[in-house]
Amino acid sequence: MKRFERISKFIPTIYALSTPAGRAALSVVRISGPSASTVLQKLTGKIPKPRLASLQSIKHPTRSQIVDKALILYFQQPASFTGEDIVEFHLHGGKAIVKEALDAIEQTNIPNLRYALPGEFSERAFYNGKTDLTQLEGLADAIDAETSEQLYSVSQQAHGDLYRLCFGWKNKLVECRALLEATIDFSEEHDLDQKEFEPIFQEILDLTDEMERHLSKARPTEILREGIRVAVVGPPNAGKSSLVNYLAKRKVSIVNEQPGTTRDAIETLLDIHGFPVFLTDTAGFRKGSDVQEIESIGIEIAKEKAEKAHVVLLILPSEIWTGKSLALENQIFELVKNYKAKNQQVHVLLNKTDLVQGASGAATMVRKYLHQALDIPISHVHEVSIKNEIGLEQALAALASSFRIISHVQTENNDDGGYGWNRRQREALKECIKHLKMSLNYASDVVITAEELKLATDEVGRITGAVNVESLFDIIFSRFCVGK
Ligand SMILES: Nc1nc2c(ncn2[C@@H]2O[C@H](COP(=O)(O)OP(=O)(O)OP(=O)(O)O)[C@@H](O)[C@H]2O)c(=O)[nH]1
Repeated sequence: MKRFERISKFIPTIYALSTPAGRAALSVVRISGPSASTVLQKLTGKIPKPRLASLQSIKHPTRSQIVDKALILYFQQPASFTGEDIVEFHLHGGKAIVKEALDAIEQTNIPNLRYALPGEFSERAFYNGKTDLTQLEGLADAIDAETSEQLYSVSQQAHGDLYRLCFGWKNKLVECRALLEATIDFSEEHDLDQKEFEPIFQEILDLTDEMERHLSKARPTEILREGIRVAVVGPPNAGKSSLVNYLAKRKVSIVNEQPGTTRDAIETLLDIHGFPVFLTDTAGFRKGSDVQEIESIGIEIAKEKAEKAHVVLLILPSEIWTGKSLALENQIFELVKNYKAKNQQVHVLLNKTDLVQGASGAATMVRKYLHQALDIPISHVHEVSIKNEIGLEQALAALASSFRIISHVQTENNDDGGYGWNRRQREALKECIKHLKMSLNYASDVVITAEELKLATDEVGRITGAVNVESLFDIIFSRFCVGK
C-alpha cells in the first residue's frame, strides 16, 4: 500500500505522537504531508511564519473547545525533515490533552489524512532525498543506543559523514567512467594508444587505495550494538559472584563461602565506562570427588561461555595467587592459555588482598609469572579486594581500555579507528573494491574496465541506498517507532 501511495499523486498527510505516550512535561504531535497546513489552519485559525515558534490555542473542530495552548512550529516544504510541509504541536504532556489533540486532527475530516505507520516520517525523508540509508541506519542505532559508546560509534553515520564520504566516491567513479567512455569513443575515430587512458587508471588506483584505507580502519558497529561479552571465571570461592554484584549494584548472584555456590551461568547487561557489557557469572572451575553432577554441568557451561567471550576475567583468591596452592590451578592456567591462543583478552583479578600481608610484593611476582608463562600483559593483572571495594576502579579502567580495542573505538596503536561501518556497509565497500581491482586487471580491455566501474559505482550506491536496496527498507523503517 505504501508503495502505491508513493507513486500516486494523492500522497496522504500523516500525523502521530512523536514523543512517548503518558504523563510528561511536553508531548509533540507531528503532521507531515500536503494538507499539514490546512489542518493547522482548521485547528488554530492561522498559519504562522515558517520556522518561527508561536503560541496558539488548538480548538477541537467538533466540540469547539480549546484542547491546549501549544507552541506551534510550521516547516514549509522542502525545508523540513520529511521534505514535505510539517506542523509540530508542542503540547502539555497530559494523557487527555494528547488524546484530544489527536482526535481534533482526525475530526478536521480532511481527505487523505491518517495516523502514521512506524518509521513513516523517516521513510518520507528518505524518498524525498532528505537523508540516505547510512544516516537512517545510524539514526536507528543512535535511538536504540543505551550507553555513550554505542551512541558515539554511530554518530558519524547519523550525522551524514559516511554519506558524504560515499557521495564523494560515487562522484569520482562517475567522472572516471564518463572520461573513460569519452576516451573510448574518441579512440575509435583517432586510433589512440593505451597511454591516453593512464590518468584514468591512476585515478581508479588512488580511489581503490583510499577505500582500502577506510576499510582497514573501519570500526564495525555491531560489537557495540550487540554488547561486549565478558565471562567471569575462576576457582570456587574466588569472589566471582561478589564482583558481579558489585558491578550490577544489586544482588544478581548468591555470595556464599560454600565453594560451588554458583552452578549456572548468570548473565547481566551492564554499562561499564560507556560500553554495553554482557557480564556472565559462572560456576567455579574445580575437579574432585565433592563436585556434584549439577556443578560439573555448570563448570562445562562456564567453559563454553568463556570460550565465546570477548574478554575473560579470571578471578583468583589469595590462597592461590600467594602461591600456596598454585599447582592446584594448572587446569585453569591451561584454559587461559587456550583463550590467549584464540586472541581473547584476558584480565586477572588477584582478589582478597585484605587477607594478604605484603600483597603488593606477592602480586608483582604473580604478574611477572603470568606475563612470562601466559603472555598476559602486566597491565591486565590487578590487585583488588572486592569485599572492601579496593582497586576495582583501576581494574575497570583497564578493562575499558580492552573494550575500546575490541569494539574498534581505538586501535592497538592508539590512532583514530576511522568511521563506524555496519556489516552491510562493509560488505558493499568490499565488493566495490573488488570491482575496482577487476577494472584495473582488465586495463587492456577498456570496455570491461567501464563495466567494472559501473558495478563498483552500484556498490557505493548500495551503501547509501541509492541503488536497489528496497528489500532492506521494511527492516530499517520498522525499527523506528510511530512518529519517527
Ligand atoms: N576477605 C575477603 N573475602 C571476600 C572477598 N571477595 C569475596 N569474598 C568472600 O569470598 C566468599 C566467596 O565469594 P563468592 O563471590 O561467592 O565467590 P564465587 O567465586 O562466586 O564462588 P562460587 O560460587 O563457589 O564459584 C564469600 O564469603 C565472599 O564474601 C574479598 O575481597 N575479601
